[in-house]
Amino acid sequence: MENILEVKNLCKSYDEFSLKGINFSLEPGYIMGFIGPNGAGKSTTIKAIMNLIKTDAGQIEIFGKDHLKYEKEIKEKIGFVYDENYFYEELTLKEMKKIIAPFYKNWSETIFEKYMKQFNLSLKLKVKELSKGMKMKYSLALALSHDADLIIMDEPTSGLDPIVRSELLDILYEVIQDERKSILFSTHITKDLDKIADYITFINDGKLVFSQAKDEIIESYQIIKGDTSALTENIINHFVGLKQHSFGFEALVKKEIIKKSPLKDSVIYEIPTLEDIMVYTVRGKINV
Ligand SMILES: Nc1ncnc2c1ncn2[C@@H]1O[C@H](COP(=O)(O)OP(=O)(O)OP(=O)(O)O)[C@@H](O)[C@H]1O
Repeated sequence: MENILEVKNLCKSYDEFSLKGINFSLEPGYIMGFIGPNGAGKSTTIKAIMNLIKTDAGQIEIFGKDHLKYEKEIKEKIGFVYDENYFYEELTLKEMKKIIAPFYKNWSETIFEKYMKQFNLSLKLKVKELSKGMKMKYSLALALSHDADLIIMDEPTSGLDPIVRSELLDILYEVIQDERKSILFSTHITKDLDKIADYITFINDGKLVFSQAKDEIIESYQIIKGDTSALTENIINHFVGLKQHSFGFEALVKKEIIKKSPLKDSVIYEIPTLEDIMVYTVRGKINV
């Protein structure tokens, strides 16, 4: 199936940071979580996809087309939701909508009204009267009302309470049910992705760590716990990450590695969460 989004060898350098050849792709009908610690390059990648910054190298295709050559046509079909406020504070939601809607050929008043009702948002409210969660819902209602096939969200759940977050995740899940739309969703809150993501793209310090099906990722790692006396330098070298404490050690390892390790029968095994995988990969081997 044709990819909805394909990022190939994306490079962008700032004075103190660079994106180093990022590659990933997303098929229709899926949610991709885009994770990485602060400063990993998530927003920079998203800005490059949205053509908000000039890149140094690489190619981005959206709906199978070059995102620069076909920018106008492509943007008709993208719903972009991000944290920074791009609305006029003094306008009502109805007035703000009137400014945004004409930019889109496929704008549907019926869909907009449906989401405003579902999200419990009154058109009479002023932008400045909205809470963070309400603003996020309003952004999403706008993004969904022009029949976008790719929804790109930069940290949509940050700063939202667990109830609004959970509501938002349910909505996103509902959106992809027609198997035509896809969502790229950057976040630090990996718990949200445990719930709804099909694929995870993980970047760290501008480099791609992996871009893979979530279940495959979880399957390929293992948390192990055991007695520190069993550790040797050679064993530790094969760990992705290690934490030592007074009672023993805890480590993240690749399953294929632990199967061959002398430790294999002497440790306790646990299934890692996405958070474990992210934290151990970024922090590496502490207290070693
Ligand atoms: N316009 C810019 N000029 C110089 N450096 C920049 C610019 N924009 C971003 N950076 C740097 O690029 C790096 C990556 O930033 P980016 O916002 O992409 O990270 P992020 O993964 O989205 O982080 P966070 O989770 O904190 O939002 C940071 O070190 C940041 O300081």
